[in-house]
Amino acid sequence: MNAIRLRFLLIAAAVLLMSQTPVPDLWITNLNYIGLFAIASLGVVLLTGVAGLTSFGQAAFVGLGAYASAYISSVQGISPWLGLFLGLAITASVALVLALLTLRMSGHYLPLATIAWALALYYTMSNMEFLGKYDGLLSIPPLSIGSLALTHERAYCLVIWTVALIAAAGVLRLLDSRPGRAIRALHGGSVMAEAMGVSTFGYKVKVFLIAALLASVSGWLFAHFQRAINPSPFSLGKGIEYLFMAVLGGVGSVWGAFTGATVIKLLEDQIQVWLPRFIGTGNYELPVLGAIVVLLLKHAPKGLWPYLEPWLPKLLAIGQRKRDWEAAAALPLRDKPQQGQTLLEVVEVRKVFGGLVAVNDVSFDIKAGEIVGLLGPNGAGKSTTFNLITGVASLSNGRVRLLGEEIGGLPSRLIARRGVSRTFQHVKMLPEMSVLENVALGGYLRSHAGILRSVAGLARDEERRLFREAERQLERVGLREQMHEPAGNLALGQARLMEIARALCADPVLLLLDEPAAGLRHQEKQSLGRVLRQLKGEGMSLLLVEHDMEFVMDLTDRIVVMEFGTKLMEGTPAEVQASPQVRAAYLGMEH
Ligand SMILES: Nc1ncnc2c1ncn2[C@@H]1O[C@H](COP(=O)(O)OP(=O)(O)OP(=O)(O)O)[C@@H](O)[C@H]1O
Repeated sequence: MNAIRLRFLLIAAAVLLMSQTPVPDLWITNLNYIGLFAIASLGVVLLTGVAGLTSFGQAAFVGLGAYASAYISSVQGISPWLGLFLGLAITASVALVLALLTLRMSGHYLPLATIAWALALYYTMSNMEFLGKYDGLLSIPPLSIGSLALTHERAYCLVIWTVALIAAAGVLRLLDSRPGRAIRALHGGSVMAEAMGVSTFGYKVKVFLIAALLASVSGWLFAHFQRAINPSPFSLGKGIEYLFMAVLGGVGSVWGAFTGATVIKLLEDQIQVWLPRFIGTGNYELPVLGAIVVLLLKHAPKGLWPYLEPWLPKLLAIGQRKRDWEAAAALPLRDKPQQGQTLLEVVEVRKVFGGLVAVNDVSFDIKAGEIVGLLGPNGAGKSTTFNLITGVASLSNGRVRLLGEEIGGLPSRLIARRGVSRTFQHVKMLPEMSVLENVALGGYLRSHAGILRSVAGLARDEERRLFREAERQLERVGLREQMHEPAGNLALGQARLMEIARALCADPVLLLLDEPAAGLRHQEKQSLGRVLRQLKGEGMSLLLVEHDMEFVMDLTDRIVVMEFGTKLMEGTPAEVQASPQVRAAYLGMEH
């Protein structure tokens, strides 16, 4: 049995044991709250920890799930099970509207927007006459399974923890899948994810909905467990607590949600017991809790789980991914252009930043199978030209065509879909994910599994095919030995090779490398040169943006030299090397 299954089994066994043995009722009550909090903070883990979207509004969605079911079951007499679906439907609708309104915001604006709508939802719930205003709703019926009403908290404990463990298993499966890797890629900003073909906005909306639905389920369980609700557990303060749970537990980790929920619940209880003895009555719990959380995070900035995990017995330690893809079928390849066919046409492209013309009507083309270098001193406009071709920057003027089709002005994910893959001047990767998984992200557009298929475990065959391809590409660049290592452990030269493997995993027709030799040591440059020569031998078409003239000389078929945003000359490496103009521009020599 693998370590993850064993962990689940142990938690389930512990909950079962506690609920069936005569431990004090208070323990069971706490266990129930920990389970409920963990379900909601799993959503925060996904949204904030994994996707990097800070939300203070999780409690408001817990409230929507709780009030929807409480209202129709206590006031309308309808089954709480229908209440669950009503709650999910209302939550999904509200979350979708909020997501569309706020998720395009970035920086501080998004967390501020979540505060705004958390307050708005809280005061709406608190002011609705039919929801009992600040007094809330009473006499909420218990959940029942057949004729068995779950009135006892020990029975309820089993339901809460079954839901919590199913939710955790679902989130774990999601994270270890094609859409999961796309969600994880959101954390590093949108440029890399979009270059892999991921619709970053689409995934932000999906993650936001999943987080809200998890909160809604927690609220539904909460309402029928407490049998009475009022707005206070759904306030902004509670939203901050859910964020505390995820961050303190180990934001980004499913196990962190459980750790955080346990620590915060137990801390809250202890604060409630001890605080009045020191400072009398008063509502000081949240400030004291906040201070403790800050102190804990000062010593454990990644949360508690990463510190606890290494202490687990070996049996529960999660090892490297099982290599089960050897026999998987190869992924289909895209049709490639004939050698010599015009692949990329850059026609009088121009980019203006305010008063600065960064790229001034530059034209060149690339034939299939050719390696073209784009050279120039610092600030010449190479990266901007690169960004215009890859869709990261918008064209002020001009055209870019790939195999005769216009791609200028398309978003980068659509350019990637047509077969243009790229690397980055400053390596962009997911450092905590393995090298293999990082490379598999490059195959995003060659695979199709969505969230539901992945969570249901129906995408395993495709995953195996993807990992087979990722391993093949790592072998191609000489990094197979490192495939199970966290990508963050790689030296710069290896990280650049990993980016090339990731780009190759997309089966491109054109590979664009942005200053691949920058910052590399001599030996690393030699390894990179070897890989690029090998790709050249295989007929790969390449555009190499470089600063280092020596590096590109024996690699390229043709070189385009830029200076001050304009094309200075174009020619073979020998012609470029011999050009006094280029030497003057490049080496600062006299004409
Ligand atoms: N987003 C931006 N806003 C304003 N100016 C910019 C922006 N991006 C680039 N520039 C300017 O455009 C010019 C060309 O920059 P670019 O980064 O394309 O040059 P480069 O040849 O790639 O240089 P390097 O080798 O240093 O990366 C520079 O003067 C730069 O300051």
